Amino acid sequence: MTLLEVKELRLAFGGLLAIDGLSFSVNEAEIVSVIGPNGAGKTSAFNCVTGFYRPTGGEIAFDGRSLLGLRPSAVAGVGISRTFQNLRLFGELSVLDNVRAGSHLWLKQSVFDALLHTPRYRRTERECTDEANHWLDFVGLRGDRYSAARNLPYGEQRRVEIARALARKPRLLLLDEPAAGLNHTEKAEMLDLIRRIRDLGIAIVLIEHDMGLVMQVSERIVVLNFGKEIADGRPEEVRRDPAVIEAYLGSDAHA
Ligand SMILES: Nc1ncnc2c1ncn2[C@@H]1O[C@H](COP(=O)(O)OP(=O)(O)OP(=O)(O)O)[C@@H](O)[C@H]1O
Repeated sequence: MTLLEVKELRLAFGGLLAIDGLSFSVNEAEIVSVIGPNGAGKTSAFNCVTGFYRPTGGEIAFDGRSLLGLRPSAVAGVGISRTFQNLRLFGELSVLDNVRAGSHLWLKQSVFDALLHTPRYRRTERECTDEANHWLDFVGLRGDRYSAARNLPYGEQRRVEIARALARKPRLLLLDEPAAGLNHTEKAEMLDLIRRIRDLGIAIVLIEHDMGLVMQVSERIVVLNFGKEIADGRPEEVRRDPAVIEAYLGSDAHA
């Protein structure tokens, strides 16, 4: 079943067309990668889907419902979580509290409960901590979960960000360059983690420059160049597509 449907998406920054007619869909529990040279419009597309940017034209629907005009928090509420190219953890907060912040999205608490520390407040706070610990185990965090997030090595912080996104209980997860800055072993672990997330029934859209990872993990790949979609297909099709080779390597590649 189609979960996310992007149709004829357009986004202009003044005279610059950052996205010029992008259409793609993502099925439930599918891994789709969006690739393209620097500045092709990949992150802008994520920002449109998640309500950070308002598209100039086109349609974005999730589970049959339009997302246009929704604020980022409302988009998260319908079941779409994301991570950011530049990590956005709360550096001073503990690792555990960063992930607990993700669970608060679905907690049913009132200000009244929080102020008076009602039994319901204590129960839901406990659930929230259990959930956070569960997701930190799931992503394979090795570091101390009670220390400030900024003290963790970079690769571990990436895992925390993914744990926080998962704690929101998404049906679709958008990962913006999750392997950037990771070493060889960490990249292999990231590949395994992405597959395990999909095995939970969560669809994934991945922006990634590491072609080895993209080719191994993706069921489908959408290729952007200067805001235009130049290919959409299975990894083995996209790899051989002359327009894709040209976009990445320039016309010299044919020589
Ligand atoms: N807030 C903004 N204001 C103006 N121009 C922007 C803004 N965000 C992105 N752009 C421009 O839109 C184009 C697409 O940028 P975008 O960041 O989406 O590309 P990308 O494919 O994600 O690149 P990268 O792989 O380098 O992250 C670029 O020309 C960029 O300079």
